[in-house]
Amino acid sequence: MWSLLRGGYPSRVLLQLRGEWMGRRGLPRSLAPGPPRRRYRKEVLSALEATVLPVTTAEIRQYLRTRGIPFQDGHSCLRAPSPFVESSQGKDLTRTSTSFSLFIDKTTGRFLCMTSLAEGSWEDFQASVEGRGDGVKEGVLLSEAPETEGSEEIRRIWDRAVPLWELPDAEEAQLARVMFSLTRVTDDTLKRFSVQYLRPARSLVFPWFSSQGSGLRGLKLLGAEGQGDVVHYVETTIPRPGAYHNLFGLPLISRRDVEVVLTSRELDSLALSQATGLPTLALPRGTLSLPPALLPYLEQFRRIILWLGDDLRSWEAAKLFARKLNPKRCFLVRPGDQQPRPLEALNQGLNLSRILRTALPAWHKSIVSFRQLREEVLGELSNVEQAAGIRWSRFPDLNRLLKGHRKGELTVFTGPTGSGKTTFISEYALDLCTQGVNTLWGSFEISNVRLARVMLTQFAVGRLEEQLDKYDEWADRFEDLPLYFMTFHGQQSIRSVIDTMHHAVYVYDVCHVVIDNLQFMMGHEQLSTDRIAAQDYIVGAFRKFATDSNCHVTLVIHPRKEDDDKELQTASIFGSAKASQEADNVLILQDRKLVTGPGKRYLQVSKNRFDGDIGVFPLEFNKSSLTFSIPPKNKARLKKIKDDNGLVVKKSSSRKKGAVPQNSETCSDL
Ligand SMILES: Nc1ncnc2c1ncn2[C@@H]1O[C@H](COP(=O)(O)OP(=O)(O)OP(=O)(O)O)[C@@H](O)[C@H]1O
Repeated sequence: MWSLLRGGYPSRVLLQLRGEWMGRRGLPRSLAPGPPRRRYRKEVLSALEATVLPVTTAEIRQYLRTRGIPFQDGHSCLRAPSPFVESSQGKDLTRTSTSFSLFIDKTTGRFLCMTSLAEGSWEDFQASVEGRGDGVKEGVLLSEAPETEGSEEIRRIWDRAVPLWELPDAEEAQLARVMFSLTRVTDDTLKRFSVQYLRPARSLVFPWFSSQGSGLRGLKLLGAEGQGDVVHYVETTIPRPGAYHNLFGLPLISRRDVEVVLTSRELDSLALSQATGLPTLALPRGTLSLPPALLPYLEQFRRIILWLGDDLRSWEAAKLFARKLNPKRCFLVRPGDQQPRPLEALNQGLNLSRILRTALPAWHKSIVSFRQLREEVLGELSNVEQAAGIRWSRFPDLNRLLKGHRKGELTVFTGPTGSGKTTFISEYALDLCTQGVNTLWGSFEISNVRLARVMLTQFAVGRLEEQLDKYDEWADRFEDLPLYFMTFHGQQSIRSVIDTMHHAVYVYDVCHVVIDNLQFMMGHEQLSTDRIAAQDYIVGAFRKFATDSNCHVTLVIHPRKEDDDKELQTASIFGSAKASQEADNVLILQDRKLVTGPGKRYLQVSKNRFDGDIGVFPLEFNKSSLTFSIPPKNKARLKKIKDDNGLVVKKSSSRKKGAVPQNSETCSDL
């Protein structure tokens, strides 16, 4: 069955696909570097349905004060004496202890004891302090967690891997160095970081050692595939990505280090360490996420420089991670010609220390001058394609109109009842998610199981009922997607939905939220004026969230009742004009008049704030894969519309059937 991710309240309404339901391999429970974690035993499972309000930093502080527990204010965590450690003073938390080994996340209240490795939610901590709960007393821990997933495999691979310089064949060693661009990285550097090479897989092996020296926790294998002149890297982790929380380089960090450089790849950390001698750590999932479970390990640093890569995506990720780490201590290396990623900088003979000195403070005052913005503007101008966002791989027409999927925007999506809105938006979001866009789904109408079934079918592009032997294979791959679901069903308050979204941004670095649909947050207002006011308020709340959290929100809204034979327009969206005014993009799934055959739909982009291109293109529904593919024959399928006066059906010479919008221009390059 679905397994729920634990944590403070909002995480209780979030779930991610997990091995128990989707595949054979269950994920281990441990979440951070170090030996297998022990979990604080509190009635975790029975409390799943409880609706506890999310905790704030002020509340955490207040609670600790009321209980007389001393604490220190850190960057992302509060530090306090741990109730899970026996000391000479016993377990009296009110006494000042030198070992403030308990880290409490300021945003979620989740705790980690660095000494005993106990961890749990804010409620677990309170229960421990108060000694309440069914006989569960403070300091009662679960016994050692089950063995790490694949520990045997980890050991086997590690035993077979050899240091690069010990390869018997010098030519092979040289080839490996060239493939991984390691020609300037010395044996000594590889030795310090314990990097090895697995000959049969032609992969580098990066170990994950526990921070307390109790052995090997996992591995990352990095393979290199040449594609023309470009080398494409393929990563495999054990345990799988959702549980691989290794800060590569941690064993080399001393307790006295106050500065660190964070990179998004192990190879970059090797280059940086060698060139600058500075402490450096590589994030386990690169620019994809910074799991809060790692924050306690970064608390000791007064200055963190993020040098994540050479593209706009890395820059966006750096800004996002800096928020979590506390922007006041963060400095960001801006991607640019003279500032490529660290390994490349080393290979180009650039001065890495000098590049680090150009790092910009992440902290902005609320008022900025153009001087502070000019570099950002230049970055966007010189990376026009990247600034346009992530491109869909399945919907090239959407790329031509919207140019891409950008953070911080609000997309409103509408279409007639039962026309396939959920089915389309599921594929549209899945497409982005497979490209590393961390996605949170709020499906209030259909259950998560049904939605995941639709998505999995779309992912496999075929009916899985008929190939159950392939189920595990697809499910395993699907499980690794950065995809999360809210467990809400039916009517919900906007407040709890937004709280959950904030939590997901913090914990999982979610950058796309899909809400299907807005009507489920409108309460039971009977009067239409109340309903319209409620909708306006909700749309405003989503707009604000998208902007403040730099997260894209796709909002499904039902249309108002229209004549069956009329096309929908922007004005057909239920409610006042607020939704279309606030939205950056308005998408309409059209059927009825434009339908020329069974299953055919059209997608109309009727608002595009990014560059104004609007238009319509056909979608063809494939019932077995539940996907909307684009008819390959229909060359001149995309029409750009110059205004939003609706669509006029007209025969076109290039298209035997279908609609040609008024004032349209055909994209000749199609
Ligand atoms: N183009 C299509 N042609 C035929 N069937 C379709 C098409 N698109 C979706 N369907 C099927 O129609 C059903 C309803 O689809 P879906 O739930 O996506 O519609 P919806 O617009 O979200 O509905 P609602 O208005 O109730 O929210 C599903 O069983 C889906 O597989």
